[in-house]
Amino acid sequence: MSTANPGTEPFGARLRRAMDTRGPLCVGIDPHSSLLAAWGLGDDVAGLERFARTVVEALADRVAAFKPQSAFFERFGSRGVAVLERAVAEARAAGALVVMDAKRGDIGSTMAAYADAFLDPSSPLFSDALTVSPYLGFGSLRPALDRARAEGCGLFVLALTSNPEGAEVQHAVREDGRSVAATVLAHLAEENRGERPLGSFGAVVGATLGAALGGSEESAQGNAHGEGRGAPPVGLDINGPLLAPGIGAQGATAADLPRVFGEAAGNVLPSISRGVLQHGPSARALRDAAAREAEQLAGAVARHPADR
Ligand SMILES: O=c1ccn([C@@H]2O[C@H](COP(=O)(O)O)[C@@H](O)[C@H]2O)c(=O)[nH]1
Repeated sequence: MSTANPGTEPFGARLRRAMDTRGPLCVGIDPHSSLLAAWGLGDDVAGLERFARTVVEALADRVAAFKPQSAFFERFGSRGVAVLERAVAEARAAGALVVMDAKRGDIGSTMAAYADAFLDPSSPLFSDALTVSPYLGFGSLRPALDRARAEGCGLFVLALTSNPEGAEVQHAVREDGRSVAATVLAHLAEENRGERPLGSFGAVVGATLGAALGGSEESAQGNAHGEGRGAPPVGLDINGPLLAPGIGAQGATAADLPRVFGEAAGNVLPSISRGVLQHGPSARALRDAAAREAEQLAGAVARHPADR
């Protein structure tokens, strides 16, 4: 049962509709200095603004979500954050959901301040969802979970990240025999219990993980990148969205998704940054690239008719 403010549709329901009507693609807004240069822009605030605005204007009417990477805006200080604020507002006004990738995580009282920053509708950085880190303990996220629920927002909690270094923490096995990542996922399943059509509390699970999740024979070998070797099986049936970075520049492809996500593939929100952004600055080329990715993803993460 949702406790969102009356009139505020939960994030999970809004995301489900966006993925069903627009397709599941999330495009990351990551203004790397190398991309600014490739687009013929300066590595400065004006270049940042032009980059972000071009991406939003080209794609806001067709992608399910944007995932701005806060770090690339923060590196320009307050003026960069002001560009981020405008990009978020413009994207939301144009009909796209915004998942702020800021990966916040701290003690509970500080998490409440992060919730004020990103999940309070009166904040200039208000976003539909926020990425958070559970590695100060899942319970430390409680203020953000409560605020998100109250405001119809979502969280994406780091569970199995796309980078190979994540395994030493996330695959660590607890005294009860469960991995750290499996514990995070179990908490999320609890938060999403009973929510329809989809809970609002998602996990970040890298598309690069290959066979790491299934506990199949393949997991003894790890994936093509050597990741996931010997990882314990992990349940992705959290009744919530699975934000999947790693396609494109990090080596994963749409074809990896069914193998990584199995029966949970219908809840996957694949996020691609450089793989789309490298086609700019032409709006048409950005749209064409997003359309190509979306077509491949649609087949890879098609929902089973019984889940609709
Ligand atoms: O496990 C994670 C969590 C977040 N990310 C972020 O996603 C994008 C990936 O960019 P690409 O250019 O598509 O590789 C970037 O913002 C990361 O910080 C991730 O890659 N893996």
